[in-house]
Amino acid sequence: MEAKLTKDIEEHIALFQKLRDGYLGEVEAIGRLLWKRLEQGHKILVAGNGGSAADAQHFAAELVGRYLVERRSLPAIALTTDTSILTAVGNDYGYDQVFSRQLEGLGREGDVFIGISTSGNSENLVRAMNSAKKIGVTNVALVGKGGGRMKPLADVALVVPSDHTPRIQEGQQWIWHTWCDLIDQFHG
Ligand SMILES: O=C(CO)[C@@H](O)[C@H](O)[C@H](O)[C@H](O)COP(=O)(O)O
Ligand SMILES: [Zn+2]
Repeated sequence: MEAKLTKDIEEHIALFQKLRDGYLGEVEAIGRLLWKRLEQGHKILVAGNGGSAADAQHFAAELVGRYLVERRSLPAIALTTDTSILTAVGNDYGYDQVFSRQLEGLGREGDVFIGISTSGNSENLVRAMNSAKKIGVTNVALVGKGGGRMKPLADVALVVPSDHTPRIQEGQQWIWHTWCDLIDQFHG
């Protein structure tokens, strides 16, 4: 068992070394984009399935509440939280539309949609990105496993360099926490 746990930690460390050595510029550029849009009065919409739904909510909570410093509340909505919307849209239109329908109702030109997925292939996120495109919402894909179907739909894609779901999620958590940190700093 210890050998397995050691291997997991080594895999985690190797991934974070890759992020440190090759991804800081991309992470910062997206942090700047998010801040620019917030500063202009736009909002962030964020979604994912399973563990990524939890990430979407965690990220939105850091923005609406606070991260590490005192600043004004920033507008971010996780599309994973309203069980009445999720059950109504899921029941009436299908689970594939639970995010795209909300995007169509809540998204405005200039907003940013962040789709969080390890595979990059979740149909409800692919559909949300297609809806975002139609209304001028900028698509950020935070994905893994090469980026899947979401990567080519994104205005900006950040592909975590791993094929292992839990490691990808760990990398993604560091990335969106870093976006919170950058937003705190840019806010001044
Ligand atoms: O958290 C995990 C696995 O660590 C799971 O709940 C996982 O998020 C779910 O299987 C998701 O449905 C996977 O979707 P995706 O990352 O491929 O978009
Ligand atoms: Zn998980």
